[in-house]
Amino acid sequence: MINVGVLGATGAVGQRFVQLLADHPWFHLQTLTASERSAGKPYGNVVNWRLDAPYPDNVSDIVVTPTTVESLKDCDLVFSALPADVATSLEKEIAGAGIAVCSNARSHRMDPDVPLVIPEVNPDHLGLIDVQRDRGSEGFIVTNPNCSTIVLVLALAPLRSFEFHDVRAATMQAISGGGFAGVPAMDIYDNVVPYIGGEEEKMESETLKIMGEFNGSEVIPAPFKVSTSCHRVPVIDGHTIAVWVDVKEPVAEVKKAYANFKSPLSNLPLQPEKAVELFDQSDRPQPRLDRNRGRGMTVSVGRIREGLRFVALGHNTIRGAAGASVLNAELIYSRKYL
Ligand SMILES: NC(=O)C1=CN([C@@H]2O[C@H](COP(=O)(O)OP(=O)(O)OC[C@H]3O[C@@H](n4cnc5c(N)ncnc54)[C@H](OP(=O)(O)O)[C@@H]3O)[C@@H](O)[C@H]2O)C=CC1
Ligand SMILES: N[C@@H](CC(=O)OP(=O)(O)O)C(=O)O
Repeated sequence: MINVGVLGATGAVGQRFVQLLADHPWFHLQTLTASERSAGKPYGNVVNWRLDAPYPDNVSDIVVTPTTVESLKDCDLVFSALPADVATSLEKEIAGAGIAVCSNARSHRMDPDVPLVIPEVNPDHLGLIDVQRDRGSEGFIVTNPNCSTIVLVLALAPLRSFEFHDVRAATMQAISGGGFAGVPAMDIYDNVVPYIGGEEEKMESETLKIMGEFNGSEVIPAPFKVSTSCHRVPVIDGHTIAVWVDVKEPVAEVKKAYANFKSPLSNLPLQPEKAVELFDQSDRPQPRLDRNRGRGMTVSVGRIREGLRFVALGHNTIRGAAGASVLNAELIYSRKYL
């Protein structure tokens, strides 16, 4: 078993990590960290469990530690669900101390030597771990993309064999994306907020890095354009995205590409049976009905129409956050980087 810790274990994403790791076949969850506010107390006493999944009792007695390198000395690998301003220097320090970091925070996603990985799309980008290790420390940082980016890229992955140059996307993002304290009820109830700070820029740049080519030392960004508009809607979990792509092939060919899309992964505990599931019903996918497919790891695609136009949906705190990081760690372990 690999000894693991969760940084920011009491937050919206941190709780998802705890849910996914409490009973993991490869990873032993032994350290939970949070802010000084929570440190020193048993997790069961400080966590306000707010997930639609049962609370895992076996973690209650773990005493929450402050988020310092010293408190992680028994971990081989940590999952970071820290606020980005805290993650920026701390994740580097932790990797420098020889510990593997799978981060969900945005801080290092676009660093040239940090892999930004979706296991079904660009597993080869993990080669950047060797580039980081060439600097001397066994530790490294691997990141997963922004939650909306993950849904968009998985929905584009089956189209890779077609030519396209122009991707446009409009998101309808769940309020859990803003964290537990993130979006006031007065802002979101009976409302749509047509702005999520930094989200459009992240979707537009991260997509090109993930779908870019790794040449052994760096990633050359993909040669198409992405233009997005991001909106917060009154949904608890699940980001929905309307997508337009200038694919010229007929709809029937495109549907075939979705139906035949195969994940390159095998035997990873969290990998879903289908990374991308295609719907034929005219009113799907929908967040309440479809976000938990594949234990929250499947991206659903439907309403494929000429143009090419379609709708994609994924669970933002599972496939878009904690689940993405855990799947990355499973891939890292299976490829013997740990
Ligand atoms: N929610 C989502 O869908 C997604 C979130 N992310 C990213 O994941 C990260 C976490 O987001 P989220 O879970 O929503 O945030 P929350 O605000 O819900 O949780 C933040 C966590 O970090 C801890 N924390 C806060 N300040 C400090 C500090 N100074 N030192 C150490 N720990 C601290 C908190 O502990 P305490 O309880 O003690 O305050 C809590 O455990 C962010 O970087 C976010 O951008 C990424 C993709 C999707
Ligand atoms: N911005 C996302 C969540 C998030 O924190 O994204 P990032 O990890 O890219 O900062 C949302 O609001 O739904």
